[in-house]
Amino acid sequence: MSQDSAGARLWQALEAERPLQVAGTINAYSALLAEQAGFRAIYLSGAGVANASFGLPDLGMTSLNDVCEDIRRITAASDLPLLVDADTGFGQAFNIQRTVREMTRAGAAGLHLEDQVAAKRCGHRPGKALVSQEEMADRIRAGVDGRQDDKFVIMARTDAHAVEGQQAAIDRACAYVEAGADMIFAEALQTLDEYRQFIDAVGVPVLANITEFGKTPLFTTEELGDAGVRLALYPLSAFRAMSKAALGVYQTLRQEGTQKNVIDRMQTREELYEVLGYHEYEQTLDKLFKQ
Ligand SMILES: C[C@](O)(C(=O)O)[C@H](CC(=O)O)C(=O)O
Ligand SMILES: [Mg+2]
Repeated sequence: MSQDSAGARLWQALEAERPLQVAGTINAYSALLAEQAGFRAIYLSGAGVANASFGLPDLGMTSLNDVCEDIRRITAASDLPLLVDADTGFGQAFNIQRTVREMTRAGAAGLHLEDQVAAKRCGHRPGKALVSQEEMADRIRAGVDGRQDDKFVIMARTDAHAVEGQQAAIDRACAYVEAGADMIFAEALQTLDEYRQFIDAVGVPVLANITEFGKTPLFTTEELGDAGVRLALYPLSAFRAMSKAALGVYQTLRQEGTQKNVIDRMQTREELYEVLGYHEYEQTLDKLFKQ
């Protein structure tokens, strides 16, 4: 593994690919799969922690520790730099500093903080409410001040486009950059031109959240790259697919009393072992316990 910090590795990944595709990985095994598919950076979604680890909706019900546990598991399994959804930061200024430090210690490469009120909602749902621009700028300042590795990425997410409109969202993003944000997460935009306007105004890398069944069209990397977007995020794509596949297998087992008709949808034992490096572990065992 490289000696560079996780944050430094995220900045390197950003240089290596335009836009940098960031794959949502709900757990350690998913991170290994994303690595196998060639991703250079991965993401721990707040919705992913709530939905997949706790069976809860994405409504600000999980804690800092809940997220850190998933960060630790993922970063123990994969060296890919991990960007983490820190929601609204889990409290006020000192809590946000703890969030930055604890997530760094858990192995994260960076996090994003959003300008919603603590009783947050999914960025692509109605009914969002925001804190003032000043309060969010304070959140960013607190996070930046609490950071011990200046390569650790502090990204500001603004949910304002859907609530206050495009210009207010851009003004907020500029204020967050002024407060020290390294990158901007422009949530729930609807056109490439809207991304261009953000990019022209903020002067730091901008992330596009290409989440399915939301407000943002499924723009391709080519379209996003041409517009100047630097990071393309797919927070829950694999989770949605694995959930549908799993439900199909459970239903088939119940209805047909056998898995024979869905076996071709399954990863084989050999494929699983390949992802895990199982045979190397076994060889180590054989070496350690020679008779
Ligand atoms: C990116 C996001 O914050 C997440 O938690 O993954 C969600 C994604 C989603 O609900 O599709 C969001 O955009 O709010
Ligand atoms: Mg989220």
